[in-house]
Formats: sequence, C-alpha cells, structure tokens
Amino acid sequence: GGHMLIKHRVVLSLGSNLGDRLENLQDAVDALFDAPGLTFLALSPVYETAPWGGVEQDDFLNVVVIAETLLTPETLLERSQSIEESLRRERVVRWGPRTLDIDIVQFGELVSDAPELTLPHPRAHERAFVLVPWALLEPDAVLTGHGRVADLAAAAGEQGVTRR
Ligand SMILES: Nc1nc2nc(S)n(CCO)c2c(=O)[nH]1
Repeated sequence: GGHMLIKHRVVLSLGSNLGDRLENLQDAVDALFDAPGLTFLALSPVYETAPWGGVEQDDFLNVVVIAETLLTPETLLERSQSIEESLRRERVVRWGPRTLDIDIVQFGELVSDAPELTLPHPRAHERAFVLVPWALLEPDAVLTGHGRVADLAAAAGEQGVTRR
C-alpha cells in the first residue's frame, strides 16, 4: 500500500563469492544509487569472509551500506533483486555461491514477518560478516541495541571475517 513520504534509514548487507567479487560489489553499489529513491549515507570497508550457512564454497567479500530511502520495503526488495539478476544471479543452491546477494538488514524501525521480506533480517544478528562492517558505521546499533554482540572481535575470529 501507499506510504506517507517518510525517510527511512536502511542497512544493507552485500556479498559476493563468484566471479570478480570486488567488481560485483562495486557494480551493485553503483546500481543501487543510480536510480532515484535511495540516498547514500555510508559504505563499510570490504571484508573477506568465510562462508556462513554450512555450504562448502569459496570465501565471500562483504560490505555494509547505510542509506536513506523514500521507497517502500517492497520496492527496495524489487530493486535489490533486479540488481542481483543483472549481475547474473543464479539462485542454484540455497545459501550457496552467488555473484551478488543484497540483504535488507534493517528498514528503519519497521518490523515485518512477511516471508519474502522479514524485517529486521532474521539472521543478520548471528552473522559477523554483517555485524563487523555494520559496527564500524553504526557502533551503537550493533554493540548496544537488541542485536547486542558481547564480543565482536571474538565473533569475527570465530567466523573468519577479516578486513581486506
Ligand atoms: N560470509 C558470507 N557467508 C554467506 N552465506 C550466505 S547465504 N551469504 C549470502 C548473504 O546472505 C553469505 C555472505 O554474504 N557472506
């Protein structure tokens, strides 16, 4: 349904472990902000990260992007999915290798249990490849919020997340 013209602060996690990973991430960030509706606020450094999810596959490169948007969550999801497709995103194995994955981690303070778009992202707060870059950009959101992580450095070590 329609949304009043409210700006929401969104947190996106981008990952790639297929093809030219860095180029895939660069192309994705460019594409996200090429179209109207999203205002860039911050981009984390790039992290080399061990695959999370139990599927044996190559390491990922991950970044977190903070933006402001007038879009609805659904529209942002559609835009993310079309960018994934444009980078030849073959969804073969769930949690398997992919040229690009864009996860909406938070959309303002919205909460949704819609199956196609659960907000906040249900697994983001377990994932050091999300939390470590995110904490650099928004320490309070990660270190004190409901996603409280006792020891981010320990999580980074345990989950193989290292700054490139
Ligand atoms: N390290 C790491 N592991 C992952 N497992 C999945 S699924 N993904 C895709 C994002 O959900 C990733 C990822 O981006 N990085």
